[in-house]
This record gives sequence, C-alpha cells and structure tokens, in this order.
Amino acid sequence: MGASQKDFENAMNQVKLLKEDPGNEVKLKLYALYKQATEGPCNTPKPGVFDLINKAKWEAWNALGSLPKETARQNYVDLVSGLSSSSDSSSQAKPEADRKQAEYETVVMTSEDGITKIMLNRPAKKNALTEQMYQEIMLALEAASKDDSTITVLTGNGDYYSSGNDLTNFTNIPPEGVEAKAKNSAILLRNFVGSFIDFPKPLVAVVNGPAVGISVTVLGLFDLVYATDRATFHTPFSHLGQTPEGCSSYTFPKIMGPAKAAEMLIFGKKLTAGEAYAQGLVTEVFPDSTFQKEVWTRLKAYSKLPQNALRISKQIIRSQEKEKLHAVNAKESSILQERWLSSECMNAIMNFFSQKAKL
Ligand SMILES: CCCCCC/C=C/C(=O)SCCNC(=O)CCNC(=O)[C@H](O)C(C)(C)COP(=O)(O)OP(=O)(O)OC[C@H]1O[C@@H](n2cnc3c(N)ncnc32)[C@H](O)[C@@H]1OP(=O)(O)O
Repeated sequence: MGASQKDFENAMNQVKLLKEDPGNEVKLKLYALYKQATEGPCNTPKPGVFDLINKAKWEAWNALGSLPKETARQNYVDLVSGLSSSSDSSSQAKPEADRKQAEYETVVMTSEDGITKIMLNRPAKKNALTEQMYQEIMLALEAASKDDSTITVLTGNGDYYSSGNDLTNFTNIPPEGVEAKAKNSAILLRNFVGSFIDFPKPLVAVVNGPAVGISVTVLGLFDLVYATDRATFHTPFSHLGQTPEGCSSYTFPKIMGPAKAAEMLIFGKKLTAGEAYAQGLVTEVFPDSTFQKEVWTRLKAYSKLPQNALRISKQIIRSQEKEKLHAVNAKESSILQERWLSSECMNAIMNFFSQKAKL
C-alpha cells in the first residue's frame, strides 16, 4: 500500500524539523515531488532565463514528467524518512540515555517499569505548546505506541500542566503569509489531535497543575485523567476569538452533558479540579502534597496488568467512535482555520502580548 495523505502530511511537518539543511539539490527534489503529489504534472510556463531559482524549481518539477501523484507522494515520504534517519545518525553513536534525549528539545521522554512518560518541558513558559512541541509530542506518541511499555503518560514539568497553544505561534506573520499560516496550523492541529484519537495503548494524563486550551480539550481522548487538587481546567476560546478543538465539541457534551460543556467551551468557565471530577472530565483528584507518590504507585500497579488485554480493551472502546472522532477533528480544525483569520482572534492575541488581557 502507498503512503497515505496522513503520512504525506507528517513528512511535510518532519521537513520543518530537520536539524541540518539538506542542501539545494534535495530541496529541489522535495519541491518537485510535493508539486507532483499535490498538483500532478508540471502545468506552468517555464520561468525566464534570469529567474534562476524559479527556473530550477520548474525544471525539477517538469523532469518528473507524468509520474503518478501517488508515486510522487510515496517518493516524497521515502525521501524525508531517509533525511530524518540520516540527521539522527550522529546521535546514534551516543550512549542510550543521551540518544533518547537528543531527539527532543521540548519534551522529555523516559521509560521505566512498563510506563513511558512524555513530559512537557517548557516550565518557564508554563509549557505553552510551540509548533515544535506539537511535532515532538506526535513523534513521542508514535515512539511510545511501538515501544514495549504498557501505559503511556503525558504530564508537565513545573507548576503548570500546560497553558495551551503558545500564542507566539500566531505572531510575526507577514500579511501575505497569514492564510498559508492558518492552513498549515489547521493541518498541524488535525494531525496532533489525530495522534491522540489513534493512540493504541492506555493513555494517562497526570495533570500536575493548571491546564488551558488544547491541553484541556484533548483530555476527553485520554483513558485516565489524574489531577492534583491545584489543577484548574480552562478553555477560554471565546475570549480568544477562537472555537473548540481536540474533539471537545463532541467529547465534552458526552462526558459532562451539554449544559456544563457549554459553560466551559462557549463561556470559558474555569473549573477547579473538584468540579472537573464532578463533571466526569477527571478520573480522580489527589492532594498536591502526595500527588506524584500516589499517582505513580497506582500506575506502576496498573502497568503490571496483562499488556495485550489492556490494549485490546482500549481499542474496543475507541473503535466504537473512531470514525466520528476523526470527522469532528476535521471539522473543528477547518473552522479554526477561518477563525484564526478573524480580527476577533488577532486582536485577542495582540492583547495578550500587550499585557492588557491576561486570562
Ligand atoms: C498550531 C496551532 C494549533 C492551535 C490549537 C488551538 C489551541 C488553542 C488553545 O490552546 S487556546 C489557549 C491559549 N492559551 C492561553 O490563552 C493562555 C495564555 N496565558 C495566560 O493566560 C497566562 O500566561 C497564564 C494564566 C497561563 C499564566 O499566568 P501567570 O502565572 O501570570 O504567568 P505568566 O503569564 O507570567 O507566564 C509566564 C511566561 O509564560 C508565557 N506564556 C504563558 N502561557 C503562554 C501561552 N499560551 N503562549 C505564549 N506565552 C505564554 C508568558 O508570556 C510569560 O512569558 P515571559 O516570562 O513574560 O516571557
């Protein structure tokens, strides 16, 4: 079977994460394969002789002749995969501990006692999610889905679980790049949430402090949510001129009923950990002083349960509504793509940075 649209989109995102410049020749190949995969054979007039860069790009695309779109997509994915592994090869010589860490800059991934822990690691910024961080979480989830651990945990370093989307993701964009930015962000969002929908093993959120925005909404896709009593749950989408994501427009009304979901998702009501527990978003709340000890003791016991039974049970539950979740995710992402272009949203983000509107 050839590369899927999702493999192709993942490969496009991986290109942005390459640590080393792959050089002009490879960049031209990537460009040509991308055009062929998305538009088919070269269909534009040859640029003039002095337009050197566009001429080189055109020639690379044109050289692919009538290569089918699907083959171009597969070749693009293969080329990126080769680049990613060769850019990792320098780290492969390093000791095991170093190697694991070298792959990620914004998360820390560790595996012990049958539990893989993915820890968001920008404590000074309250673990706000940059584009790099979305990518690294997806890569970490992919790795966790294939490792030999039984349970996967997402948690935060420092006093916050996460303050949600890093609002700098939407700053310093030149006017002519705004639409492309919204489109790429919607693709990234859809892939990010998709990796939670598809995650095959039991997934646990260890909510070590306040959670905001997308870090709250995706909780509806976890199997267990353990929270410290210091945690709060806040989805200030309307304040930001935005709309719900993370499948919360579907999962929250199911979990807590439409009235309580509306309070959170439309009116931005911030819940305490106790309220989130009462509404079914949180599995259990622990006193902050014993939170880490109690949670990890519990998870270590769970991780000794038969691995396949856990995984299969999760998959039976998820399979009932996987298709629905993907459809909701696609819709929410496409609505947000429009929202990000609105003056309501742009003004709210500017306000945050001018310190007028801390939420
Ligand atoms: C690819 C795109 C996908 C998009 C998906 C859609 C997602 C939507 C959402 O997640 S919406 C929610 C967005 N988040 C917020 O609106 C939270 C904004 N932050 C705050 O309101 C506050 O920072 C706080 C309440 C989280 C914490 O307040 P406080 O305790 O007073 O700390 P500071 O504000 O001083 O924060 C310390 C430091 O961190 C920076 N920071 C915190 N959160 C964010 C953020 N979300 N984006 C960017 N930067 C953030 C803050 O600016 C401070 O930086 P500084 O020390 O001043 O350099």
